[in-house]
Amino acid sequence: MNLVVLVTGANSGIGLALCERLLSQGTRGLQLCLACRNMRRAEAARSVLLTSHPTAQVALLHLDTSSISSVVRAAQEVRLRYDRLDYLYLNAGIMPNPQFDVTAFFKGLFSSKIIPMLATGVGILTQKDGVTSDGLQEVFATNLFGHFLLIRELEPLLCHAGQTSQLIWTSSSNAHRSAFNLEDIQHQRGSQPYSSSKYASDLLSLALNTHYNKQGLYSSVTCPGFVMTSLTYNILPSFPAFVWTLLMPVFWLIRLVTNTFTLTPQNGSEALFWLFKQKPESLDPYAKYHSLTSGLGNNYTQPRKMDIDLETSESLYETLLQLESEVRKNFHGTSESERASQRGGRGISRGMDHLRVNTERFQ
Ligand SMILES: NC(=O)C1=CN([C@@H]2O[C@H](COP(=O)(O)OP(=O)(O)OC[C@H]3O[C@@H](n4cnc5c(N)ncnc54)[C@H](OP(=O)(O)O)[C@@H]3O)[C@@H](O)[C@H]2O)C=CC1
Ligand SMILES: CC(C)=CCC[C@@H](C)[C@H]1CC[C@H]2C3=C(CC[C@]12C)[C@@]1(C)CCC(=O)C[C@@H]1CC3
Repeated sequence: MNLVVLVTGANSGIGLALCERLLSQGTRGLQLCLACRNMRRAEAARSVLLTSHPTAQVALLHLDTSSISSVVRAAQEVRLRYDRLDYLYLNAGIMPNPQFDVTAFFKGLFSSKIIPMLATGVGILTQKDGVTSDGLQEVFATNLFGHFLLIRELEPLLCHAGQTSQLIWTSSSNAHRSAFNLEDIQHQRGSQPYSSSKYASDLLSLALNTHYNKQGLYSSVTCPGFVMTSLTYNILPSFPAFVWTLLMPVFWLIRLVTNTFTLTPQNGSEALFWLFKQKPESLDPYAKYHSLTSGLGNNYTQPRKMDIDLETSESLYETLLQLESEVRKNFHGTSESERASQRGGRGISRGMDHLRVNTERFQ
């Protein structure tokens, strides 16, 4: 069987580590597609993978999940290239302009909340979000909506009679109900867009199971734990690389009390890889599958119930469908010359200006 696996944000961190593991386990005929926004980094990632697996089939796809036109074009390309899609890893993610609350961190260290704080980062992190050229909030567009649109565009490959396909989200322990608001799904008015987008992905995964299981499509949510990647280095940018290295023994000690300090991308990809080997019908739609690493450095996957409910997940799904239909109307309403100039990388904001206006009421 020629399994087709597509991973978004595959050129670094957890996504790249997952690709390495998928190739290492030696599934014959595996076709891996790295979907990345930066083709230079994507080429570099492919070279790394091919160095250790010279005969592997590794394709590249240009995909910027924050851009509607890029998602639509990438999906078109996937439909041309493949006649099936067995696994879609929705992994690309950003946490822009993170602000680390040092006072809250030190207060937390000397309180009873120390373990949950270290495991989730809740209460010590905020972000400053931006707006995409399509007029959407950047974190929402990148982490959630671009992926939602991709799934919808790839429906013909994902929903095939007689075979199952899996959607696997890289969510986070930072996902928190209190950061999410159904009236403001893009988190325009708050300071925790990252947490909101990850909580939204937990809700969306449940809704996707409700609507697509009958068609053989299953969705699951993972949490990689706390992993040292460019995303986390960016949280304390004033720390030079050697300070992080000096902190490693501290982190290993912390791992003795919270197994969520997975630290390496390889450890963090544990649950994503574990799900690859599971029968999707056996998975719990209310569970988040956590990558965990014990004090002795052993990796394992553990399901934990998510704080989500069917009613909220359905409401989010309906709102996303409305936004999708608005976005499609505007995208197809764009003239061919405007779309051509978007393809050339120029005039995106001009071509999508009317969309910005129309999406305002969804923000
Ligand atoms: N590190 C951690 O502790 C945790 C991470 N996560 C999640 O894991 C996922 C992977 O992050 P991680 O490996 O840590 O960090 P990295 O920054 O190493 O990886 C993020 C990947 O997403 C890509 N990406 C970002 N924006 C876009 C976009 N608009 N279109 C396409 N690709 C994009 C990046 O590409 P580029 O190289 O071009 O920037 C990169 O390949 C994210 O969803 C993150 O939220 C969850 C919990 C904990
Ligand atoms: C000693 C010292 C300087 C510790 C630093 C601790 C914090 C920087 C980390 C403690 C828990 C971490 C964490 C994340 C970021 C870094 C911490 C706050 C995430 C929020 C990163 C993104 C996620 O999706 C979840 C992570 C949870 C834990």
